This record gives sequence, C-alpha cells and structure tokens, in this order.
Amino acid sequence: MLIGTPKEIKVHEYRVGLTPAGVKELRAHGHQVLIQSSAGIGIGLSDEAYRSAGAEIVDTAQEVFARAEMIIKVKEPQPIECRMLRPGQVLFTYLHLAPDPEQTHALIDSGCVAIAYETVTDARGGLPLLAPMSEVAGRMSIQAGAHAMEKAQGGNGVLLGGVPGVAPADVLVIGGGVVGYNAARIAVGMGAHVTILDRSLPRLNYLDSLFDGRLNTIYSTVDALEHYTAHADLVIGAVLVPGAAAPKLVTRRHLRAMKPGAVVVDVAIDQGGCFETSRPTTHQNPTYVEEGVVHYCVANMPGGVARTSTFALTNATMPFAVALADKGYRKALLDDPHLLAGLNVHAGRLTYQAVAEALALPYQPALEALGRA
Ligand SMILES: NC(=O)C1=CN([C@@H]2O[C@H](COP(=O)(O)OP(=O)(O)OC[C@H]3O[C@@H](n4cnc5c(N)ncnc54)[C@H](O)[C@@H]3O)[C@@H](O)[C@H]2O)C=CC1
Ligand SMILES: CC(=O)C(=O)O
Ligand SMILES: [Mg+2]
Repeated sequence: MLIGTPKEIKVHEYRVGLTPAGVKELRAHGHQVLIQSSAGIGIGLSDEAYRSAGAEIVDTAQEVFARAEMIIKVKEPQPIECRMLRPGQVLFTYLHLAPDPEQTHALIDSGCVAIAYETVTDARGGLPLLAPMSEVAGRMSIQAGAHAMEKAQGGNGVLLGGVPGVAPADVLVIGGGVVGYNAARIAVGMGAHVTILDRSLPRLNYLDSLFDGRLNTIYSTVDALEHYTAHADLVIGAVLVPGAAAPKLVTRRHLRAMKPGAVVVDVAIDQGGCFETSRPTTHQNPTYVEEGVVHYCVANMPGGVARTSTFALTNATMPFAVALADKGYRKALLDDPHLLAGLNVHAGRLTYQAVAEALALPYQPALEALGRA
C-alpha cells in the first residue's frame, strides 16, 4: 500500500503521524511511504532520517493526499485537508467528531474511510490509541494549571504544594480515567491536596488502592460537584463517554461559586468540554477568564510536548497501521472488532452511533456499512 503522512497544520502542532522507525516497519512489510518535507522537523526528525528509513520525501501536502491510499496523521483534518480527501481513501488519525459538525459533514462528503484513534478499543475496555495522549495530557494538566495559578497569569497566587506552615492547593479532578489518574499522580507528587470524582465505583476503588490514602476519592453527584468545585484552587475536567459529546457537568452557576482566580483545565475540551463555559483555545493563546475563573482549554495539549507525544502515540498506532496496510482496510476492520470500533465514517455514511446521536445525523452500523450485517 502507498501510505502518506503530511505535516500537521494546527497551531503549534509539531507531532507527526509516522516516525522514521514507523516508516522502516512499514517498508519491512513491503509498503511505500510518502512523508511531506519537514513534517518532523519541529521535533528533531529530519527529512534525511525519514529518507534513510525508506520514505520518499515530497514537497507538498497536496501531493501526499493526491497519491496516498492511506493518510496517517495526528490531529483531525483541517478544512483544507478535508477538501483533499477522496472516495475510498483511508484516513487514520484523531477525529473527535461529536463536537465538530463541520468536520463531520466534510468527511461524509469526501467519501473517505475515516478511522478515529480515539474510539479504537481493546479487550480490557480501554481506548489504546487515546490512552498515550491522555497520559501526556493528564500529566501536563497539572503543570499548565499550576502555571495559570500564578498571579501574572490571572490566577489566585496559590502554590500547588504549599510550604511548611502554609496549606497546599486543593485540586479537584473530575473523571478518574487515564487523564484523571495521571493528573492525580502528578498533583499528589507535587504535594497538593487532591480529590478525584468519578461515577464508577470500581474505578474509585482501584484509584484508592493505588494511592494508599494520599488521594480523596468521591462518588460523583451534583452535590459533590457543587461542594468540591467551590473549594478548589484548580479543577481538571477529565470525563469521557467514548465518542460522545462530553457532559456539561460544571455549569456557570457552579463557576460563580468558585474562588476568584481559581483555575479550570478542561482536558475534555476535544469532546466539547465538561464546563459550560469552556471554548477551545490554542497553545498560542491558552487561557481566558470567565466569571473570575481562569480557563485553560487547549484541544491538543500533547502537541506542547510533541517529541514525547509523537513517540508515545506512534508506539500505539503502529500495529494497527501495519494491519490496515497489510490487509487493506476492509479485511483489517472485519478481522478486528477493536479496530472496527474506530470506524466513524465510511463512504458517505456516519458509522459511529454516539457521534450520530450528538449531531442528530443518520447512522449506519459499521458492519452494515462494510456489507457484513
Ligand atoms: N485536550 C487534549 O489535548 C486531550 C484531551 N483528551 C481527552 O480527555 C478526556 C478524558 O480521556 P481519558 O481519561 O482517556 O478517558 P477515560 O475513559 O480513561 O476516563 C474517563 C472517566 O470519566 C468518567 N466519567 C464519565 N462520565 C462521568 C460523569 N458524568 N461523572 C464523573 N465521571 C465520569 C468515567 O467513569 C471514566 O473513569 C477525553 O475527552 C479525551 O479525548 C485526551 C488527551 C488529550
Ligand atoms: C487526543 C487528542 O486530541 C490529542 O492528542 O491532541
Ligand atoms: Mg479537536
């Protein structure tokens, strides 16, 4: 198969969909790879490194999209990229369609086969292609939040870990999955007083056993949300219902009851965000203030540590990329129900139910779309 990776074009996005090692792997399986010139330059992966691994370097994204049978990327295709997709072409990348009707319509109209990293599943009920970036974003959320708590950033001037004789910050993490666990781990490590809310008791049980008393685990109710947001210096939004729009758990009314200068980091912003007052921001302009509360809502947080993130992401995507290339998308999807769960759009039809529900669009089950229902 001819596989192509363009340079990412989202603001301050330096991750890249394939590393030179990934190129070498695909070449070893007999495939050809096109890489757009300077795709990896921002993280020290030179064109020469890709060339040595066996890639053909091409000058423009247009050429990558025009020639490749499968596009491997990181972020959701931007409008100019959507216009370059064609019927039958495979797109393997993050999509986050539920909060993004414009992209959804563009992918449907393109006729492409769009497989979303974030909805591919594994045998343990996890999301193996979201998890590495959730690990990164969870860890980053605390450093971003601690920075935003500084006075010069509009924050309340509280030091996360406190000092002897002065109390540490109160950190609230809403959603105790991969992002939530990693946020809690860093916040606890920095000496903050950390509470985590989740609606899954088995998950709270697991977190409690991991942290051995250094983490306050609370079952998520409206009452708990009200109480803990009002007392927090930093709130991390980390809930997920796979593929679906994030529930707006923290309302404007909750925000008005928060401390002035408190900070919210809405990691769930890529699924629309779990604070009523969230809107996506960029690494260039990451925060804004609403109701006296600093909001950090960067939708591609791992792009800020693009070198670490690229290796973490491509470690996870590579086996699936190889399966898609070796077998062709149809057989790869039919052979593996976990990869099939990633199919969001096929030949003009939306094939992921939670996305269809969020956008009130018609839906065709993935197997039916592939002619196997
Ligand atoms: N902004 C960014 O750059 C990035 C954003 N993300 C996003 O972070 C979010 C979280 O991802 P993961 O931690 O991997 O998901 P996950 O599935 O591991 O964890 C989500 C947790 O939320 C809990 N939850 C769901 N609904 C809830 C509710 N109503 N109340 C309380 N808890 C609830 C679930 O029980 C689960 O434990 C996702 O939207 C993901 O796309 C992930 C990576 C980067
Ligand atoms: C998960 C995601 O949206 C990101 O890594 O940018
Ligand atoms: Mg997005």
